[in-house]
Amino acid sequence: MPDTMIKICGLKTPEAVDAAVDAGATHIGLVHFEPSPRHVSLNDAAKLRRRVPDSVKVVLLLVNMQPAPTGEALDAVQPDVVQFHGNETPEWLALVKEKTRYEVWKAWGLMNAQSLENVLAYESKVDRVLYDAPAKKLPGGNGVPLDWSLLREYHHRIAWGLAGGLTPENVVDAIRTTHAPLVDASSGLESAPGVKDIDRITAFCRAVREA
Ligand SMILES: O=C(O)c1ccccc1N[C@@H]1O[C@H](COP(=O)(O)O)[C@@H](O)[C@H]1O
Repeated sequence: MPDTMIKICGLKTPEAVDAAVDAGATHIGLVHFEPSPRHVSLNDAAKLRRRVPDSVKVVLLLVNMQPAPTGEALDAVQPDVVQFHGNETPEWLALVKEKTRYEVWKAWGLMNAQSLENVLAYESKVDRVLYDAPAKKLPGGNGVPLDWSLLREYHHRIAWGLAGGLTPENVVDAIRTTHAPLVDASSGLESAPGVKDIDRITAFCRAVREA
């Protein structure tokens, strides 16, 4: 089985970005969503983006943004991937995929077996689905794991990844249960909301490699 890809999300400082890259992250995520404690301005996101070597992909996370500001954000940051983490429609994401050079990911709050079927509306319209726990106060970044058993024997028709409450302590179990090709962690690697803990980033990447 190929190595599990690792996305470390919600990075706000050069130190945290460097730590994720050094620890072996394949993707780093920048959140541009003002209500989030992990929000970065487009200017700061562009600066952080420039620190990242070509071997690591940069994911810009947006939530329910209108088309014009979406274009402005993508032009400013020039990520490799755009992760849509709101109620964006399949039609809108298909248009972004068709008209831009960016990889398009859709976060999906996974509630039950039916919602695994419902996400197929995005098949061929996005490059990857990221399963997260259903939205709470924020649409994501809530540190809540989803029910991994839903994914245990599932035959996936869309490339996918696992998010939601992943930590250095539970990620081995998550990978062994779901066989996720990509794992994504954010709030589980923090000492306070929005403050990444470098040791937890390193421990998370080490745990994924040992799974
Ligand atoms: O991190 C946030 O604040 C956030 C805000 C709005 C949408 C998504 C957000 N985070 C993403 O949610 C998943 C799961 O995060 P967690 O590990 O449970 O904290 C992940 O992709 C985050 O980047």
